[in-house]
Amino acid sequence: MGQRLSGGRSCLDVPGRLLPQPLPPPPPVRRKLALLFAMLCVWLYMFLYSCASSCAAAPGLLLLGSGSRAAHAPSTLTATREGALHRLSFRPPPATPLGVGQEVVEGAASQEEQSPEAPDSLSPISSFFSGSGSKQLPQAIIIGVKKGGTRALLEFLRVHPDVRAVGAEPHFFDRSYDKGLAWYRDLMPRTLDGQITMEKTPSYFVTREAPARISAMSKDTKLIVVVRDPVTRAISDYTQTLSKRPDIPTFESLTFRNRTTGLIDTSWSAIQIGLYAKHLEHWLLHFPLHQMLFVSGERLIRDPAGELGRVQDFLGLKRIITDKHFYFNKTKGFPCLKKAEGSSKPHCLGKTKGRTHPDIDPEVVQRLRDFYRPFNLKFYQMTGHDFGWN
Ligand SMILES: Nc1ncnc2c1ncn2[C@@H]1O[C@H](COP(=O)(O)OS(=O)(=O)O)[C@@H](OP(=O)(O)O)[C@H]1O
Repeated sequence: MGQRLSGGRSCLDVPGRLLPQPLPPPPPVRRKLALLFAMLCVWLYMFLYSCASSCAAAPGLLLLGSGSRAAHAPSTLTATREGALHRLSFRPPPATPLGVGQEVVEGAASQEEQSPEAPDSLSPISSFFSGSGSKQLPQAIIIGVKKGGTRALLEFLRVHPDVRAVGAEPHFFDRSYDKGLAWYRDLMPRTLDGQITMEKTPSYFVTREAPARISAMSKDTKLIVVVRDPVTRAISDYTQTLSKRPDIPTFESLTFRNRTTGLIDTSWSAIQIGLYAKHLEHWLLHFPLHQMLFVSGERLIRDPAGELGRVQDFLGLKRIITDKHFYFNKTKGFPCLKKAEGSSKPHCLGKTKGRTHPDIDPEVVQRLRDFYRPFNLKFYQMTGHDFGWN
């Protein structure tokens, strides 16, 4: 009684008394299985951990992972960044793209197609190791313009070690403002001291409420606008819609309200977005010009390192991204990265970027050039930069 059982008897032979027994050493197969199981658990943990942050930025997955916590966070929030208190206890009206009337085709605030470069491109392992730091509201935002080259700029900037950015477009200031700043911040990647948090949503530039809303978050927010010849921008916009809905009317017929009189349909978003001077007026009511940087979409293709140099200076970053980072991919017809962020492989943007445009009647193109000329000149005056579109 009370002493250990020896010989062939097991502890179960003693009713009511279960005595601790040293476990026999596991046979090699069981040991290996246990090791395999432990490794599987670690891998699963790392995978779920990284998914919790990267899935939050993916629209449609917002109710999973960390995004769900934010979605249920109270809409009244105290944001700590730069000591600013933001109280958002109201339900704002839906945001309106500036002056965009009845949409014949895809609207101004349409979402970028989710090409492979759009989601947070960190691998599970690298997100696991970047789990330190904290989520901050963005200090810099690429606010436009749609089809200007915004994805290329963000992907190039992400190569910089001091830039962390959301992959997908958050559309917070136009579509999800009522979710509150806590929700928005939760979409952001973690940053360490000295790193800049960024996002890009090109529809902000044409959203009436966006300037005031961004200024309410922080009036120090740096704004980047990638602009492109409004005529090619319109054709690019149309090409994107055509790729999804091949049955839409021709570009030529959508351009005119009345083809005989040559009256341009400025309510068509593809045309409306290109009135840069008009949109800029709204931003200048809330932000000084020096807080905005205008990147040439054309130069971003011709000389990406040159344009990235300007952007790094504007953001107060060391010029780390140089021409050593790029090569021209002849098949793609565009500059690509020699190494993408978190990878050692060359990386071009996906096939939704750099599409072949349909041939447009040259007379219509000329009519559009004439139409945009005064607006372009006004835009050059306002920004102090001649983009050479005429
Ligand atoms: N390096 C590189 N690779 C591929 N594409 C490039 C690049 N730099 C700029 N561009 C131009 O970017 C245009 C798409 O612009 P956005 O990324 O702003 O489009 S979107 O609004 O986010 O849908 C896209 O327009 P399209 O050529 O009409 O497809 C490209 O011309």
